[in-house]
Amino acid sequence: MKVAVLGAAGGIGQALALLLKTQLPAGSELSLYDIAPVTPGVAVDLSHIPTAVKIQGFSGEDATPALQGAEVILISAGVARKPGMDRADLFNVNAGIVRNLIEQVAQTAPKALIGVITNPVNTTVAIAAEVLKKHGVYDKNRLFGVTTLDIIRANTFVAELKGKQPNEVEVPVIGGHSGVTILPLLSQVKGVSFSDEEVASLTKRIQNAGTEVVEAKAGGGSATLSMGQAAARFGLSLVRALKGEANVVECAYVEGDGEYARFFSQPLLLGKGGVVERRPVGTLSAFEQQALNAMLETLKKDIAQGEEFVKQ
Ligand SMILES: NC(=O)c1ccc[n+]([C@@H]2O[C@H](COP(=O)([O-])OP(=O)(O)OC[C@H]3O[C@@H](n4cnc5c(N)ncnc54)[C@H](O)[C@@H]3O)[C@@H](O)[C@H]2O)c1
Ligand SMILES: O=C(O)C[C@H](O)C(=O)O
Repeated sequence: MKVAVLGAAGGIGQALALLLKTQLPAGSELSLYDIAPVTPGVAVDLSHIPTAVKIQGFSGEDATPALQGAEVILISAGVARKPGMDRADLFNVNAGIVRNLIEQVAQTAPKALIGVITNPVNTTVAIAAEVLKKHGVYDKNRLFGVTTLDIIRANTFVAELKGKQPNEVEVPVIGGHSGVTILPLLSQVKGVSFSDEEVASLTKRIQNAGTEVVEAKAGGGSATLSMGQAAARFGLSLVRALKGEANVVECAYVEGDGEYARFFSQPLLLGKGGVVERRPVGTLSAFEQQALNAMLETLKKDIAQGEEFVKQ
């Protein structure tokens, strides 16, 4: 099993590469790519960790050597937010980066499962889908926007508030990955209940948690370490599903039946071909239903921006 990380020299990329080097199953290959010349050195550094995971690093304009034979590709290449910026402000730079990398994926590893981390995820996933379509290799079961950070944050915050062990809590988070489009389904968390005030403040904190990190880092970037953990969790779930493990379920942002928007994050059963089943979002509270209705205009606009970008 070969896993490629694109953007591997960055804050997320290096954390993710470390976690994959130590957690991928024995016999896996890990391929690191970044435009930055340090990338082969990152691979050499990680290669000294004694695990049975072979690692190689590539840099420069051409990602294809890293993509040859990759079955899982995780993309975090691109710029990150600074205080005062919105994720949408990253579009001008990151749209082109994602388009260029996905073109190379389409040509070199068209059957891979692709996880897009690069922001704005609501839009970059639409760009990736349209580029793959142009190349005649789009499979909506194989392309994911990685929203796992919203889930692990929600688990942490709920566990803190309710005195639970974080690993006992699993909060489904649906919608997209920015502001009001992030919707934690607190009414579905087993074994805990919340007051209306708690639901309102927790929801807001989960929606703004990215900004909380951006402001705390004071111009030094956005979430990298927690995102490395989240991307490792998601990437390892893809690997387990590809290897035939049953009942691997993750929320991620994928093209679905369009009930809410063309792309929507919801619980997914994963298997050898990627998404095996899109699970329903379940019964929502009145608060959640209202928040879902209210996010759709923003989400659809974000998606349309990505679609238009590729058409131009
Ligand atoms: N999906 C999420 O939940 C989530 C969470 C955190 C951050 N992000 C996003 O992930 C992205 C990366 O964040 P980061 O903190 O790792 O940033 P970073 O600046 O630390 O790293 C980005 C890396 O991308 C590389 N890069 C830039 N252009 C490239 C290209 N054309 N080809 C290959 N590599 C290229 C850079 O050299 C750098 O090493 C940002 O867009 C950020 O907003 C998403
Ligand atoms: O907030 C950001 O810009 C990065 C990321 O999307 C996050 O949620 O931390």
